[in-house]
Amino acid sequence: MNLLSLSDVHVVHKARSGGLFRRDRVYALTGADLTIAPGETVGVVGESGCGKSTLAKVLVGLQRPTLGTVSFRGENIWTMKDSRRRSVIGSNVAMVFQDPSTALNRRLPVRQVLRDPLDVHRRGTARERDARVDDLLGQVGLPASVAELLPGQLSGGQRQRVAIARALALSPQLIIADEPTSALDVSVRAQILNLLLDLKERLGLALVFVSHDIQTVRRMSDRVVTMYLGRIVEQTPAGAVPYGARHPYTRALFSATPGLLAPIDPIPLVGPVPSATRPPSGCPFRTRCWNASDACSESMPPVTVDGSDHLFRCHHPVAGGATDLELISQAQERS
Ligand SMILES: Nc1ncnc2c1ncn2[C@@H]1O[C@H](COP(=O)(O)OP(=O)(O)OP(=O)(O)O)[C@@H](O)[C@H]1O
Repeated sequence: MNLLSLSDVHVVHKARSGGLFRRDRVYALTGADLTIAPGETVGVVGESGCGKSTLAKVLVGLQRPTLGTVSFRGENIWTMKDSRRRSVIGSNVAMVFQDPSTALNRRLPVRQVLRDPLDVHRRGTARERDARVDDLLGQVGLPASVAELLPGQLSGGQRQRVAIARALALSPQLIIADEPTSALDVSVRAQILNLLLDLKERLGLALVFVSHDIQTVRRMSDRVVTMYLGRIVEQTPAGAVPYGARHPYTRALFSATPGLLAPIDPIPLVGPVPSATRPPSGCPFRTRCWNASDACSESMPPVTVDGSDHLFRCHHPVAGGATDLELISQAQERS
């Protein structure tokens, strides 16, 4: 059975001040369907503002959907009593945030930071909780002496290790990591990614890994989810990245990733990403897509299943295995 599943999940926010009209709505997530199986790693990619963090917050129960269902092991978490949801999600799904400097309480020593979830969920005796803190520090490669330090006395990489240790405290089955290395020095990024991969293997965790860095996502993940303007437009098995992707937007995104494909120009797209307060009708990518037709403005395409693990939503998918040069010339012909 899946650990977590989203079915037709929508998140609509009131626009922050600065919206054109006071009643503007932001369509942060639209019609998201996603399943996370035990032990699998799912990467989430897309441009800034496409809804990656919103999806992550929905998965960890921090954001209640406006519409749709979020289920943990088949049970809708938003029809559970608040206390039960906090207990079920709190002990099975944990989040690692982008910036460990703001994610950790700077006034508490590391021991207390790590004891907090154990205290809240009443795990073991006081002595067992202290032993668990030492064990958690060991699991993330930190010496036991770090327990007596304040987060401000640690380097960025050490702080992120503490944040990961806190996420592990209750032995979750799933960790959601939202850009876990983007606030860190380049020199320690690889260490944190390797730590996550190592923990995942050792503890049999499922991992949702949100990142702008498509190269890293491909290396870390079993499946790569592409988002565009609040929609999940494709789920590509990592082994099929990049040339097996079928959605034109996924191919355009991959073509703009240095080092992922042969070193040629990105596939040219027309115009900017539309506003999330006024997404286009039908397929959200149609205003920039070289393959778009009238059908694309009339309806969001249904999901096409291409092999068991490969899903995409497009009326005019690109041919599997098409080269970038072919797609660039198709896009140039239409522009
Ligand atoms: N609380 C909120 N109120 C209003 N709008 C919001 C809120 N949270 C997110 N948004 C908007 O929802 C959309 C999706 O935001 P989200 O943070 O999920 O995107 P993202 O892909 O994670 O972006 P980034 O990569 O820049 O972090 C954006 O247009 C954003 O401005």
